[in-house]
Amino acid sequence: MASAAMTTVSTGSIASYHAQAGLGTKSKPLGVNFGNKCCFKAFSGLKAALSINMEAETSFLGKESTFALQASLFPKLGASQKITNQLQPHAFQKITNQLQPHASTFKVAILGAAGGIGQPLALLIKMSPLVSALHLYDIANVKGVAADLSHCNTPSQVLDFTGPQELANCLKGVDVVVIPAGVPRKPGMTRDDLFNINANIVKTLVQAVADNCPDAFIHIISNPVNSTVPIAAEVLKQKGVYNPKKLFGVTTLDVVRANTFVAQKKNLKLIDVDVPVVGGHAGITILPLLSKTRPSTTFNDKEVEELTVRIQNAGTEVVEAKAGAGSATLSMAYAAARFVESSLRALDGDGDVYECTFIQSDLTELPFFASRVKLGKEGVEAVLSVDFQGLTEYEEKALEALKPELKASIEKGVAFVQKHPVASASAL
Ligand SMILES: NC(=O)c1ccc[n+]([C@@H]2O[C@H](COP(=O)([O-])OP(=O)(O)OC[C@H]3O[C@@H](n4cnc5c(N)ncnc54)[C@H](O)[C@@H]3O)[C@@H](O)[C@H]2O)c1
Ligand SMILES: O=C(O)C[C@H](O)C(=O)O
Repeated sequence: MASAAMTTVSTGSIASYHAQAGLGTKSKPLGVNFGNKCCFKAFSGLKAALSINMEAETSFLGKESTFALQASLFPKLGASQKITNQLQPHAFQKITNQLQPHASTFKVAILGAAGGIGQPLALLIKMSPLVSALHLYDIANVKGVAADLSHCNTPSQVLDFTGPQELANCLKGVDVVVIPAGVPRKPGMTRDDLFNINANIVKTLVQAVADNCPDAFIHIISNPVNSTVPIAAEVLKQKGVYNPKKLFGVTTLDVVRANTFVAQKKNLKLIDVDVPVVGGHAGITILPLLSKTRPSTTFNDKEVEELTVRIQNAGTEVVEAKAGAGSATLSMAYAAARFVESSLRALDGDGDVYECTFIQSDLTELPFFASRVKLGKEGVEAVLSVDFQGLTEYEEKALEALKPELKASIEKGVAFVQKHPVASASAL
């Protein structure tokens, strides 16, 4: 069994974290200056298209990821070489002709790939130059999704897998498994109302992950995340392959929402805004730490209250607007794709990857807690405690208030697997 030890980075090391990583507000200096545009030769493949120009500011990858990707796509560029938007096409062509596509690529599986989240998520992952194979699994309707997606002229190979008999093959050799399988909310429901159906779906799928790709990063999207992540942990423990550094509850959508709403409210440039969101992923357990917003921003009490409540209820806002047709799918796919891309960059050796995520944690007295972490090749490299220093009175109170609900949800997940234990691999 892998070691459960994880570093919680304290104030001392945070000083260097600030200096090196810029906490997500500034791209790290890679010595490659593309201005706002980035050019991914790997995406294009068309003779006529010298490159696909993407506004870094509108890319789901964000500025940091974009620059990191540029560096990995164009590794031969030295620190002194600058490519700017002023480059003449023929000059750029000359440079790109000498460059190779990225050397390390990864296999990603999506379980629940034919669903509302699964389909747009598959499309976004298909666009990543870091992916060589995309395995799409569902209990139905996944063949068509894969056929459709496979016509996109991006490098990864798309394979479809239908039903439990094909699940093992889907998972073999995979580096990252993303799980959005399960039922979504309808108006009037809480995420916990999904427990009875989704607990078993997650349990079954994670059993297969344990048997077929126990070293993969596991991204849990299925709700209630506050319980499904502890369920996954318990299954992996019972299978003897639990590595807490590689099991993640995807809470990226809370950060994406917080960044959007704060930028709108304070009239800030979207790409610059970064709000850590901690705790869990349901109602009051979602705690945006607005006092830690970057760039440093002041909020009056009314703004703090309004923004916090909006971020906590944003999922319900979408559920009500969809009026029975499901919950957030597009923004979730966008957020999940960002988390996948961050994981792949970490696996690829980028030493500068930070995300908020719900993980096993000793930051608080609760066994699982969402916070900002540093990702590396082996998963969570460090849990960052700096965001918890100097909280406002409002945040301190909200942090204490969320603990009983989060604790109960975690315990419910653990109890579920203890009551319905998994069969060990040797017993199968
Ligand atoms: N973590 C988050 O921030 C977040 C955000 C949005 C939605 N969600 C959750 O994600 C889940 C999926 O939402 P959706 O809108 O995509 O739902 P959906 O119903 O559109 O899609 C779910 C998919 O899962 C598949 N599925 C069901 N049982 C399965 C099984 N045993 N194995 C494999 N696939 C199976 C279904 O066939 C379907 O294609 C829900 O639980 C929802 O609450 C989480
Ligand atoms: O709200 C939901 O049920 C889905 C998801 O958790 C969300 O935050 O949008």
